[in-house]
Amino acid sequence: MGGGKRSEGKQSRENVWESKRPKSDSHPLATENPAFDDYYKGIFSSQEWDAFVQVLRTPLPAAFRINSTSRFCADIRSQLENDFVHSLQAEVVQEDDTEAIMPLPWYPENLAWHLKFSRKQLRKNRTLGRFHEFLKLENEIGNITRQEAVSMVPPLFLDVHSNHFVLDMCAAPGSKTFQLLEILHKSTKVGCLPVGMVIANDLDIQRCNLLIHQTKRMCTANLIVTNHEAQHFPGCLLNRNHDKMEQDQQDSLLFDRVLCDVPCSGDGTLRKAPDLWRKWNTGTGNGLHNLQVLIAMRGASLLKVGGRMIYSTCSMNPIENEAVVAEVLRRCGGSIELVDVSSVLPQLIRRPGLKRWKVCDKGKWFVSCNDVPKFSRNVVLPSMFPNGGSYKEVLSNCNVSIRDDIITDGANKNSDDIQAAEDPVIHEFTEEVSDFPLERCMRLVPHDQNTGAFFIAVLQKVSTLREIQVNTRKKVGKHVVTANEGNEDPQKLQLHVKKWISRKPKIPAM
Ligand SMILES: C[S@@+](CC[C@H](N)C(=O)[O-])C[C@H]1O[C@@H](n2cnc3c(N)ncnc32)[C@H](O)[C@@H]1O
Repeated sequence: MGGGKRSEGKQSRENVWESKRPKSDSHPLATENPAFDDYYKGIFSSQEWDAFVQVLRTPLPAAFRINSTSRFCADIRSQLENDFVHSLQAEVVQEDDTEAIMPLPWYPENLAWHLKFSRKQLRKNRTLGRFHEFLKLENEIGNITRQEAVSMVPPLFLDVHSNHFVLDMCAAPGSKTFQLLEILHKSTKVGCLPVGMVIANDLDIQRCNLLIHQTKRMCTANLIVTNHEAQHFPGCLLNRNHDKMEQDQQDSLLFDRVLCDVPCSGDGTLRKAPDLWRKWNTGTGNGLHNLQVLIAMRGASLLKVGGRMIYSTCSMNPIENEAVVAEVLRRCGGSIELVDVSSVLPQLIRRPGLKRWKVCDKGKWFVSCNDVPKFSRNVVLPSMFPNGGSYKEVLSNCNVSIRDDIITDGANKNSDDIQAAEDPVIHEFTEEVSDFPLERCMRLVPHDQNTGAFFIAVLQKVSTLREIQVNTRKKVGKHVVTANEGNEDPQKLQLHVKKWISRKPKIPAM
């Protein structure tokens, strides 16, 4: 397991150690954005604001994990603890008394390490050259994996056992898949293969290649890589002779563990991708919210009762985080619960999830979906608000007349619109607070432990899903198939699968 000979690493075509960086250093990237400040000043207090943005403007310290299944694991850890800890400290002129390299206190068995230096400093500083070469080589042959510290957290909360079937829905480039495989193999007796497996899926075929390249560094037979839209991840029958069997004798594949590390705006990675400062706007997070809900819902429907699912993003935006989790809880009607993991990994500094937030679209803030004019409703969805609901429902539940047709951006105004827009605001909407225990979600923020930012929610399925009405349409060849994503009635699920199979025989096998 975990790489071959330690000295035979060749430079690969896709060296994940090298980051995409700007071609020239002559134009330093802007590290401010008024829209970002306006947005996050509502989330971080004024007392901590300066600390927050100051940390965001400093490069992210490099971090890496030792592959726990590598036969060189103990050697490498000992080399770090007994050699590099001292030599790096002595070699590098210290501006302050922080340690040059240290284990992440919350990661089990001193297997994850954090450097005082960024990857750029490592590359540029000659005195760090030997260490940089060591990291590159060990990474190349699978004995270590370079990975942002906070990105290592979600698999630690998934509680994977060696016999588990795990679905990693948005898996590329594969750092968490690698971690999941490690956990799967680690809990197996020496000389035995685990009974469980990981299905690692990603929509992007090129990123799937990267995922394969990454995971090939670990010699495992317990991985399947698939290339689907996660929100339409196909149901799968377990019995090969399904045509001959009665439908009620067929089992569909459900997973013990699901990881939904969804596509997100990624503003938690600002320190390592500073070009995000320039691009940041509220539209990105708002535009991803619905996809994130659909992916998490598909994950929930593919999860076994009693199984655990992690929903995570590298974004700080509540629309991509708490709002998605709240919507999943709402749609699942009690079948999915948020797990309280406050006593797990106590050394990991985390903040509780938010219970209240506002929604912003093009500089305009909304505290409730009652507040949203009609022309913004295709962008600002009810599920983005702490109380969710739907426009129709909300309108019929409250005795207010909402002037949907007020147009404030200057387009298509008629005289009534202009009159309406000039009238004083007739309704003040109060800020909503979610009823769900969203404080059980975890927010990891950059200025708490000098990292990037991450959001993690641990969910458990307590009963089959019943109250979901998420109809999605998928194009298969010339046909549009409507699949009720939440419908877990095995017979109906199998019917859908059969329809799919009969309509398009070349659906990729899982
Ligand atoms: C945050 S990254 C995942 C990082 C990965 N879990 C890791 O730890 O290395 C999100 C991934 O989602 C993929 N993606 C985007 N839309 C998707 C979709 N609809 N279905 C599946 N994957 C999707 C992207 O290609 C990207 O690789």
